[in-house]
Amino acid sequence: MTDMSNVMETGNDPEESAEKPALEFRNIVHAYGSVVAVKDLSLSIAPSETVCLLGPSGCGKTTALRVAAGLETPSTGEVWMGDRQLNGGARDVPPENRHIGLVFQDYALFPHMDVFQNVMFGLERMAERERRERALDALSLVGMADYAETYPHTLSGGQQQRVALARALAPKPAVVLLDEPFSGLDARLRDSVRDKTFHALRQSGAAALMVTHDAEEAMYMADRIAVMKEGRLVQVGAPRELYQQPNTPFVASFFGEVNRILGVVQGGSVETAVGVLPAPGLSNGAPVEVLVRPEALRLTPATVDSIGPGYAKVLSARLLGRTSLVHLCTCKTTGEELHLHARVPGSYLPVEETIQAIELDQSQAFVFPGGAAK
Ligand SMILES: Nc1ncnc2c1ncn2[C@@H]1O[C@H](COP(=O)(O)OP(=O)(O)OP(=O)(O)O)[C@@H](O)[C@H]1O
Repeated sequence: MTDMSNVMETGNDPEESAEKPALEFRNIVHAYGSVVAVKDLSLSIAPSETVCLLGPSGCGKTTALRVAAGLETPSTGEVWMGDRQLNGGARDVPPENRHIGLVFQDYALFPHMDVFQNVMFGLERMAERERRERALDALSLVGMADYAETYPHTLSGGQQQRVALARALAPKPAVVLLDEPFSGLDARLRDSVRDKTFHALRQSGAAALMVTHDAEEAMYMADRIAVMKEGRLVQVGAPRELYQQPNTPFVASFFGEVNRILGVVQGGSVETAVGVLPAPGLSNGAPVEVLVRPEALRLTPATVDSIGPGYAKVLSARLLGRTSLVHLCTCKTTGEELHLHARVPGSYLPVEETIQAIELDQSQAFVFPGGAAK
């Protein structure tokens, strides 16, 4: 388990600006009976910022969101919105008074109300004219104004999701919470709804906290990503930072498939079948695991006719569209066979059984201490 002291919030850190965070978790712990779902969560979301909580199923993402919404009372810790403490001691603010917009994966639209009435629903405390204007503005923001008189059951999943987003944004909340909002949509629809949601959130100026288990989705939507594992934050940062500088094998492998090569440090570096990598700060003889993204392996036809470090035989190559996936067999430094995946531009589809020279892009390879060295 990662020590929380290693977890630093970086990139667009709200602490650095004068503005108060739009939403802040302070040392939140939440247990369901003996299951501790969230363990000492501290996280700030700046005004207008989108943060994605990313992690595998059961790591506590939804629980964190429900705590922010006021649907769960944390065992300990505090939730703040700006200067306003939402829970802790006698100060619990009920969900309906938090001024937070909610979008859940099942959209939860009222079936007996048309789209316009659904969006008007959260605006009761206003004059009728203002309510209508707000609802129409919110529907326009998500591109659904033409469907105002339509009933939810006649809409596609993507359209329903956009109405749910309009309903959440109509009261102009400072914070919107989204729980796997695209999970019920098929891949093509998901891309377009995701894009509309991205732009609608930007335009609304609301801060957003979105839960997802899909790393690419998190990178698409988020200014910062907070990676969770077993109830704890393991790394928080801008998408590029997490992708390029993962702090653990867990984070590195969560952002896509990786080739795993075990090795031993010698003289500040580790020699692998695909090249030599620096291993700063690790002592001689230390076992390491090297994680290499398939995109890090560049291939060119080799002039040699046998495999060995730096060379591999093509077992199979499949065109996947923009890229090709190449299954390779090479030798470890010990002489044992090693199976690797390379992802190369789709224009390059090497012939099976040919030998390829491997060039390693070191920026996509990561050395971590540990792993049983062979
Ligand atoms: N109402 C509940 N009662 C008891 N245990 C619960 C309850 N809700 C969640 N849990 C447990 O708490 C842990 C965290 O669950 P949570 O739903 O927050 O995770 P998650 O990361 O959102 O998962 P998923 O992506 O599958 O929704 C899990 O072990 C889960 O089984």
